[in-house]
Amino acid sequence: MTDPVLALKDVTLRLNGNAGMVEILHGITLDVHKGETLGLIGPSGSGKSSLLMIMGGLERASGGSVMALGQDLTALNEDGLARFRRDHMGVVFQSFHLIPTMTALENVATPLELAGKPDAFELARAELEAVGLGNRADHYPAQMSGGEQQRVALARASAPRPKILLADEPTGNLDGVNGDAIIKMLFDLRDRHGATLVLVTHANALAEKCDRVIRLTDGRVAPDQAQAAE
Ligand SMILES: Nc1ncnc2c1ncn2[C@@H]1O[C@H](COP(=O)(O)OP(=O)(O)OP(=O)(O)O)[C@@H](O)[C@H]1O
Repeated sequence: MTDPVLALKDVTLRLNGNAGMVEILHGITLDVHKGETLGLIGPSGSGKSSLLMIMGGLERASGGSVMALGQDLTALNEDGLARFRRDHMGVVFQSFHLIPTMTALENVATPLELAGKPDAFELARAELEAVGLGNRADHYPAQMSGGEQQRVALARASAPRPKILLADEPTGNLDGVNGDAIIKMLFDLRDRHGATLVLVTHANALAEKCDRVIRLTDGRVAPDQAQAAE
């Protein structure tokens, strides 16, 4: 088998909470291969978002190693991590993180411009149309519903055709029809561009489509799945 696109070994995460230091992730070992779609499921507070943030280099592991496309993320500084994400990753957060002073079109076009695409705005418009938001291109985030903002965030993350797409509850705020459109877009990214997807989800419709599903409980891969994770 080819080298994994993402390889986590004994990853721990400790954060300072109100009650002092808490260990959020306790030794996660997990490989994700090229073109694979991995679903992360588990109860609220089990560490799914934290794990996704570590995979995206947005949170630093307290211990263990995190390799992405052969690069040791723990060895990169903040600039290096930002460059790595720009060149290889799309990340969709639970809270979308759209830039409030930019329209939907500008939000989606920005990473394309940063990637040096001369036709950034045309590509961005096509991507917004793909998520059913062609008619909202000139709207600002505050003028859009939660589900619409979520679709803009997904369009922005997928427009540069990243090798890795990490998404936290990508269908979380959407009804059936819009959720199906997002699922189609995510899987097109895999089928047509070979992207590797890691999706945190509570939605059965999405989890069922994943090649593999890993369940977290209390910051650990559930014991019956630990073998499958490697
Ligand atoms: N910055 C932080 N400081 C301290 N504790 C944190 C911090 N961020 C998250 N936690 C704790 O880490 C645990 C895991 O949180 P995380 O958001 O990863 O869970 P989750 O499985 O994604 O939950 P949900 O499904 O509710 O989004 C929770 O107990 C949470 O309270």
